[in-house]
Amino acid sequence: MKRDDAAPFAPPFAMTGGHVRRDGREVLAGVDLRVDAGDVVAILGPNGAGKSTLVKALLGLVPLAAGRTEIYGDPPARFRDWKRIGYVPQRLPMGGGVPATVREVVASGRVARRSRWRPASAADRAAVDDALAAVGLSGRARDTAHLLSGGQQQRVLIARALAGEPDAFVLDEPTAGVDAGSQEALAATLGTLTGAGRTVVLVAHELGPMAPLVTRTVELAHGRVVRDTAPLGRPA
Ligand SMILES: Nc1ncnc2c1ncn2[C@@H]1O[C@H](COP(=O)(O)OP(=O)(O)OP(=O)(O)O)[C@@H](O)[C@H]1O
Repeated sequence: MKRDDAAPFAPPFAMTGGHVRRDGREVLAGVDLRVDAGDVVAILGPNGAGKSTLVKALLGLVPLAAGRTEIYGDPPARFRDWKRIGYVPQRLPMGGGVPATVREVVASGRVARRSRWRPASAADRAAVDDALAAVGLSGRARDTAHLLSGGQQQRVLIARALAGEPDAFVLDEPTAGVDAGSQEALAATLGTLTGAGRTVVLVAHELGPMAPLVTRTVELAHGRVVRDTAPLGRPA
């Protein structure tokens, strides 16, 4: 059997009894969370509740002290199909001291899709163009990404995830510090993706214009899920 066929119906994310400790403190304290394909899940909760830690743990970016988590049926360390995942972190990471252009950062979202050592194909370039257009940054492609405003950098990160054409998006506070117009634009982009059946996990303080897209809210407090709700008529 081919490796890819091992768990064809495995959900995008499934955590069971997830614990994370940092500086001797329990930051996630036994989280069970299954995200099914097509879910649009908002992770809510006060500052320090563990929202960012939860999404990083779902992606294997922080290790679990106990419990287990799987991405499409594999533990993060064994998961290989990263082109299926688009992660939008809170901030643009400073890379290697080289000032990357907006286009270069967005194009890096294609890496998991490209064959190694191959130059960018026409499809790669078109995906980058489309992603830049979707976030309204086509005219800024040659600018240095780190010199843009916080809200524009956030849009660069969203475009990077879009360029990879993933099945599941994980967005960590994509609207923090973003003006109302950009929030509306992001909601419209997410609406297109969710309409096409993509899975979205979204960390947010306030949902704002994204609220109508959300199919489920998971509320965290002190590293625990304290509420997990779906709108009326939908099972949680
Ligand atoms: N690298 C780290 N080292 C030590 N403690 C950390 C680290 N990252 C997070 N923490 C702690 O873990 C707790 C949860 O942090 P986390 O960022 O996951 O919360 P959050 O709900 O996303 O908060 P916010 O809304 O402020 O982003 C906080 O008390 C935080 O101080």
